[in-house]
Amino acid sequence: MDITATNITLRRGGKILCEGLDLHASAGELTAVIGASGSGKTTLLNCLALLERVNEGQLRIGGRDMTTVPESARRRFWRDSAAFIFQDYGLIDAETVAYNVMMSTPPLFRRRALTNPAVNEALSSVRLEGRGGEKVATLSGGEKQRVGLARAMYKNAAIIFADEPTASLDHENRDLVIELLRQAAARGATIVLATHDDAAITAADHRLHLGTHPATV
Ligand SMILES: Nc1ncnc2c1ncn2[C@@H]1O[C@H](COP(=O)(O)OP(=O)(O)OP(=O)(O)O)[C@@H](O)[C@H]1O
Repeated sequence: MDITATNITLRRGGKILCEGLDLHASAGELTAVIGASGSGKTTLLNCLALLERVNEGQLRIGGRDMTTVPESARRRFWRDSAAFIFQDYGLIDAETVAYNVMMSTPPLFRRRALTNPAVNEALSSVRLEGRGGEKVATLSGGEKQRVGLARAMYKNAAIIFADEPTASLDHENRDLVIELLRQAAARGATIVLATHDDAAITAADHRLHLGTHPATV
């Protein structure tokens, strides 16, 4: 499911973050949004994920104009197609790791999360096997980050947005996260990540630099 943003302007807090920005993120590829702190990486990712609106320009996802969509279409996009690995993890601290991995499944089913083979497979993939019963509040930042990735892997989403997905990780786990995102791309997912991390930037198929507009990829 390709994402095409055309002639995008983003203004926030009295600042112009970008003007005339074009981006094309293709299925099967990893696109990295890079730039200094405060350049607008998170804002752009949020807009591509329909969590915020662009000020000007057009956004097409899967060939469909999604620039201004009704709430129902936005919800459908999230239910069926998208996963987001948030910079601040976006997990429910009071719930278990397994419950959090299953967030894309209706609440009733999450109670059986611990015995769900797909949940355990997702946790193994991020080296958190056997940790499904622990409360998220007790995990380290790097472990929470990997739970966020496990949630995206479990959902098998067509589009994965990842905001600084390697920020809290040691080198070994950083390489693991990059490898898993690459594997998701190889399965046909569209991956868009905001990152400062040289290894993630190198692993990307395309790079979009913010802060030097007009910017294109
Ligand atoms: N809703 C908002 N209201 C006011 N200012 C905002 C809003 N959203 C973003 N900004 C500002 O826009 C700028 C870009 O923020 P953003 O979080 O997108 O940057 P970033 O490149 O992701 O930064 P970092 O690398 O530090 O996470 C910041 O100066 C931020 O304060």
